Amino acid sequence: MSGTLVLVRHGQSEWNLKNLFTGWKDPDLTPLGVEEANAGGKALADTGIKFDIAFTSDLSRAQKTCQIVLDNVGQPDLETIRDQALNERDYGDLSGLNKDDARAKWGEEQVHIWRRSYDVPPPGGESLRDTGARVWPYYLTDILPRVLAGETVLVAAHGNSLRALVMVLDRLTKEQVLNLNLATGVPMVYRLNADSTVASKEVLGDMSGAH
Ligand SMILES: O=C(O)[C@@H](CO)OP(=O)(O)O
Repeated sequence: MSGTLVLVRHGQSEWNLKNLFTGWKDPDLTPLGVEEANAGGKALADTGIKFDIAFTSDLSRAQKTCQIVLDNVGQPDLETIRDQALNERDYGDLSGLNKDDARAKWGEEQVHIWRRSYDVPPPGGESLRDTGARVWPYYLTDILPRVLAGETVLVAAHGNSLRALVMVLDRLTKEQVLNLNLATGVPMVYRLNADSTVASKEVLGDMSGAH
């Protein structure tokens, strides 16, 4: 057994609430989003976890969520590394569009493919594979070595950058990843083996409402 990796998707953002494609745009958390981040942080605090380092993206909704989690576990000043590699999938031309308007224009199925497929990019944006192509190397070079050294690592990021990581950790196929949805503010606690495979996974909250 080696270390522990905790993944948490940021709490609800203003654009999640307005049902807009967000990508690399930088809206703030809503009051509910702050509450969700606090709930995730409390659930982690209840386990008695202490982190050695935190990673987050270049976007404020993930950074704020990261800080709220760290406040809850009593480590407000923990070293936190911000990197664009962990940013949300770039939604390209869809960024800022309403998701229901997009469904009306292009059809339910096409929009679902853009949102959840492995290798079909939205117009001008990144597919999940493209997102993984920057998340996976960053995980291998910056995050995984710390976990393998026995550290406990927090990663506060985004729906799709975390889907790319969960796809690898949970060994999901291209077909299975279509149905993978991560809830906002719900921590996933992975304990890794020395060979970097997953020894155990615990979800601290309810993922069932995610869509
Ligand atoms: O808009 C986005 O950037 C993402 C995350 O909120 O949306 P989706 O869940 O549709 O991939």
